[in-house]
Amino acid sequence: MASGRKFFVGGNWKMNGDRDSIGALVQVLNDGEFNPAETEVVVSPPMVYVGLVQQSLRPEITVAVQNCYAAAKGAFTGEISPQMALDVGATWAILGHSERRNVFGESDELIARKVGFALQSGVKVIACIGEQLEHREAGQTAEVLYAQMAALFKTEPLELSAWSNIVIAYEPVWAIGTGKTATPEQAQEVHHQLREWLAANVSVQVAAETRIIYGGSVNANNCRELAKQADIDGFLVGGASLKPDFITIINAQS
Ligand SMILES: O=C[C@H](O)COP(=O)(O)O
Repeated sequence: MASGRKFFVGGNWKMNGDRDSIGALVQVLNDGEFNPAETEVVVSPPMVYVGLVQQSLRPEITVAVQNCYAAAKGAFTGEISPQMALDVGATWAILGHSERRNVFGESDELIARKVGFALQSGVKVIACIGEQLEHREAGQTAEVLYAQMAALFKTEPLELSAWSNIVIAYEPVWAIGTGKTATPEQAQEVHHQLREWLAANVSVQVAAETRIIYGGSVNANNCRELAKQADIDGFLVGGASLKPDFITIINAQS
């Protein structure tokens, strides 16, 4: 990547960890070397640990929630709001992750409302999209991703300025947690198509400036080749973000 877009690495801890292991992970992050001027790093603990992590983590690394609802407060048992995320120090939210879509049945429409509301509330968004294996095998990858992009930003049309607070995470579902990474060429092809979609449907400037990151079995061994691709601006990392390998991934482009 050599585009002027700041490299972005997110660690999605999913539903993993306890006070001890999370304390140890924070220590690894606090001791790890990276250049915050070159790379933006965001980690996303399970919600109950967000405050703890935010308080103990070095300030160069920011914190994301893994989900937040499209309302500030109210009778929504089990949910949290963007306002609550901000209140405990989380400034980003991961929305539309494939596990939210496929395990919890979140629709494009619900995800779009959440994205719109989070942005309006001042929470930045890592918006996730990705095709299933059957779509890829049927040659429908671009079509599926374009439909997800259109749906994400249809319900709550965004001001152009809102785009500076969005990172798009392309995560092919077949590559998540499977050890099967997209090849650098496969990922680059899709990232380029997504940038073209942004140019055609939002603006050329937004296409040039928006970070599009890759997720799906990224690890310390494959991150450098992926990071060399022109349209890959970073990663959303699951399993490897729970290990010291995450520091290597943060430094993938340096
Ligand atoms: O949000 C992260 C992705 O789901 C990737 O997870 P993974 O790195 O364990 O494949």
